[in-house]
Amino acid sequence: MVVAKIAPSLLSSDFACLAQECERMLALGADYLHMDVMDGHFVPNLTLGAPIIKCLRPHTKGFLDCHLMVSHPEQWVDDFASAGADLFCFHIEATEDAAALIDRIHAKGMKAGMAVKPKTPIDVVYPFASNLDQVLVMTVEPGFGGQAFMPDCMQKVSDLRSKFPELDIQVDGGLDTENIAVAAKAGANVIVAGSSIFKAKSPGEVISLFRKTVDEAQAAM
Ligand SMILES: O=C(CO)[C@@H](O)[C@H](O)COP(=O)(O)O
Ligand SMILES: [Fe+2]
Repeated sequence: MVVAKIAPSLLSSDFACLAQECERMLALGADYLHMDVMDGHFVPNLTLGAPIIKCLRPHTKGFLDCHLMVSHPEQWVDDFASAGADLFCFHIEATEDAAALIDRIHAKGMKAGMAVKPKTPIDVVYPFASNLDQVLVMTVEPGFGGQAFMPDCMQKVSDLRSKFPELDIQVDGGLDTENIAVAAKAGANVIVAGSSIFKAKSPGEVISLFRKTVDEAQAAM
């Protein structure tokens, strides 16, 4: 059985006060701080890179869950490691040698995650799963916050969960208080959410509801 980990996506935060936004989320019960790294090439949007992670690191002890939506992720392993990233999650679609990349991430002292876009079949991760700390099943096309959750991706989550009961399975994109139950029942335990947390009247209650829903679904499995 795996436990719930709730990861607010700082993409929906006020970047002008990123450190305070991170601390606010941790105080409200967040487990991870999800940092969306976009290069304007792998995805049609541009956000932040290792220099921002490096500036942020002294201001928070939070777990920096870095989701790299970039071409050639190999290029950034050293920079993210020295910046203080805790987890380096790359897209399988962006690399030619995932096994070597996972080894390099681990050798640099970070946890390794592999992300799959909605149209990528989940079996591509199976050969690597035992060497991964987390698999991210995207539930929107990567690139922007605020998109609608794609329920079709849930079959991939349940297939992955039935093969790997102890794996941290992350879902990312459009998660909210309406669809969390579907994601939890499919077997997701690491929940990324930007809009639904940051736009909520009571973000702490949303975080608590996500955790309760995931932990109850896990207990029932
Ligand atoms: O990776 C991405 C988008 O590509 C996400 O992490 C989003 O930032 C999540 O935001 P919401 O869909 O929850 O608003
Ligand atoms: Fe993300």
